[in-house]
Amino acid sequence: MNPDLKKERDGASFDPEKIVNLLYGGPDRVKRKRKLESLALNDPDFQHEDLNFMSREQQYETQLKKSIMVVQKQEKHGIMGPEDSAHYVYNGAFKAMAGPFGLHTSMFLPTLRGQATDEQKDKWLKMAENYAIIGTYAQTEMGHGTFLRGLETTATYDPHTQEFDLHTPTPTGTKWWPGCLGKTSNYCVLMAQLYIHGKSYGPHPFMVQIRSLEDHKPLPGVTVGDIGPKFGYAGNDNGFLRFDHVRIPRDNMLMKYSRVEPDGTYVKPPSSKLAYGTMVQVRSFIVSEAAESLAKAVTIATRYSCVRRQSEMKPGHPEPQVLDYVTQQYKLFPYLAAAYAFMFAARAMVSVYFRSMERITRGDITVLPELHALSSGLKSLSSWVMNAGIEECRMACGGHGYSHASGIPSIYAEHTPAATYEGENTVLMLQTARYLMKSYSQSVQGEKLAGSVAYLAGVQPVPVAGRTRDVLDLQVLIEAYQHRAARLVHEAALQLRKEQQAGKDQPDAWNATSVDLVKAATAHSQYFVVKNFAARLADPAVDSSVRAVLTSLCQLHALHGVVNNSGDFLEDGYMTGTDIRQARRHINALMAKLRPDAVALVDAFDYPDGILNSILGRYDGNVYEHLLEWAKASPLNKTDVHQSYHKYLKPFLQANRAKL
Ligand SMILES: CCCCCCCCCCCCCCCC(=O)SCCNC(=O)CCNC(=O)[C@H](O)C(C)(C)COP(=O)(O)OP(=O)(O)OC[C@H]1O[C@@H](n2cnc3c(N)ncnc32)[C@H](O)[C@@H]1OP(=O)(O)O
Ligand SMILES: Cc1cc2nc3c(=O)[nH]c(=O)nc-3n(C[C@H](O)[C@H](O)[C@H](O)COP(=O)(O)OP(=O)(O)OC[C@H]3O[C@@H](n4cnc5c(N)ncnc54)[C@H](O)[C@@H]3O)c2cc1C
Repeated sequence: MNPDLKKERDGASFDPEKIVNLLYGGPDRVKRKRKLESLALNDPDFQHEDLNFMSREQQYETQLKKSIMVVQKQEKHGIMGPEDSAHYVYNGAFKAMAGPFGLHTSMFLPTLRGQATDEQKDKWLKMAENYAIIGTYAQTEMGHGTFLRGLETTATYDPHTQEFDLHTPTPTGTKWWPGCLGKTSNYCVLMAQLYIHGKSYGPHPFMVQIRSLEDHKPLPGVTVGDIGPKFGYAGNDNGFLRFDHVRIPRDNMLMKYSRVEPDGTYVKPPSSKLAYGTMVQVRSFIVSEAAESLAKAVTIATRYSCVRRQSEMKPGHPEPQVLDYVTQQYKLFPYLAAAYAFMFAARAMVSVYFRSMERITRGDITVLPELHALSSGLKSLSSWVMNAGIEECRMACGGHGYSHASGIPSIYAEHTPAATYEGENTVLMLQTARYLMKSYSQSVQGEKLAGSVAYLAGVQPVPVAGRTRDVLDLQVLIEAYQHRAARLVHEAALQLRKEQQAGKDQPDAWNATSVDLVKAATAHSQYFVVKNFAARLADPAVDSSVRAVLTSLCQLHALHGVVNNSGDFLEDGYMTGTDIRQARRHINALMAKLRPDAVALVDAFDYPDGILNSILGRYDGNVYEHLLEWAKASPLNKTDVHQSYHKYLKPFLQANRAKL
């Protein structure tokens, strides 16, 4: 063990195990988590060369082989349910890297479960759950991802044959991006525009076979392939797909909510947005993905910052650990705090999701708008912060952060698209804003608001100027966030009205106000995260040493947000210049307070080395010797003299020498 890391751990003010239990739901669940992780990490069948040293084709093949073994072993070990899978599959076997069955489990199966009738489930779900067929979720097209009503693929009903005719009328109508489509899937849930008797009914989901179950060749009329290399996701065959008048039976439309009768009568769903249910589910889960990815990057950068010594702080003194530079703390600690904040927000989001789904399943769809607004806002906020945080962690590791040996580039490349997939973040924030504007106007009209928007009912009066307040007090901070969100929603609503009064129609007024609207929706989401973090600490079951350190983190998270967005808090005089100055001082003091606990706080995320997959973030801190060992394994080092030397460099050098 590196002595610096040992000292850090010895000096912590709390036992990290207590936080591990808090984060993962108690000792029994922690035990299960560790068992499943180590089962996957120590399985010789899952060992392979570092993916960073492989070509894309090799990565795909390796991940496919592993995916198949994972399925077989899950059955053998009785691993089931999302929590088990997160530990065994997502973190353990795949280290959160994309695999070619990812869309089958994350979207294809949930869509069948959520959108199919009982008869349709009987027909397909068992096959899909048992991997007799592999599917994906084919929605996005080359021309349209965001604007679903603009999708061009058509499903035209023919009452004579009781079939749908699937067709891609244009190049831009080509399905583009669906994961696992390029080479793996033989089925997909296809989102296509439903046409009956020449009338359009909007996007609907259809179950479509695209490849032969005999030889895996595309079925007649289907063109399908891989879209080529991407920023990350090398192990996933994101694909393209086109149809040339492919016919499928009527009952291949997933008809739990809307139906087409044999004669072509369309039966409306209780809400047309129920067809978008899988996206809402995945958005709710992406908050966990963001929290975890950020936590991993912060773990790596924090441990490394205690091992790394650089420069002279005091002349003649030993080089300090770089984490002793306050600027380094300022890079990392706010993201450490954010990772905790989003871990707790993710748990809250998942429970709101399941509670809401229970009601929706019972036919109560009134909860859908709030669920959509909350999941859209939290997915966007958490993935934005994650992306910025991972990049900050990379820079905080200096040059070595840029090497794949750090593990950070892979985390970044694999999780950056969370800001884009499952709904582009700005677009989703505008969806949250739409709900806020609606709620605000209901409240202005005297309706009582409930749930996450109840606070919009009235913007609190601005306190008398000069009032002193303790900005370290979490209640004061929560009120400040609440005030800021309510005010920004109120002002965006006023601005929207002003634009309309100035002669703009609603869409133009909306567009003109959209920067303010995104700001308001972001503030609303941040308020939720801060309030939820503080509420988690109020639980009397939380151990006092844990509460103390997490309270500091919560204060840091909230204060950092205040300082970073100080204009929002100052603009209407709610906070004063003195408050902001105080906040900055408190941040410095909190960082000093948290410094001795930093390593214990990242240890408490409980990522074993096998999952972190990082030389810099090793638990034992033995970074340098392993860095050299890792580099030696690079394919370019297989021989001392690379064959290209004989082909190119040798004749070039010889010719140059001969000229002299
Ligand atoms: C250990 C950790 C493990 C973690 C593990 C994580 C897994 C992590 C790996 C996943 C891997 C994924 C891989 C990527 C998979 C793809 O990316 S799949 C493709 C995803 N695509 C999208 O998300 C498309 C985004 N676009 C949309 O959702 C919609 O078109 C938009 C943007 C919401 C707009 O829709 P629209 O029909 O134009 O609606 P609009 O006119 O704006 O609104 C109409 C009404 O419907 C409402 N509405 C719109 N959508 C909804 C909805 N979904 N629900 C309810 N109401 C809605 C609006 O709020 C509005 O309400 P009102 O104000 O009228 O009351
Ligand atoms: C790794 C990865 C995996 C994916 N997997 C799948 C999959 O399995 N299945 C699938 O169907 N799709 C998948 N997608 C596609 C993904 O869902 C879309 O890319 C995403 O929904 C964004 O849509 P878009 O590409 O059309 O972006 P665009 O909408 O073209 O976004 C471009 C810009 O326009 C802005 N913009 C667009 N509309 C508005 C608006 N109304 N108001 C303000 N600004 C706007 C956006 O904010 C953005 O800045 C995947 C994408 C990636 C990167």
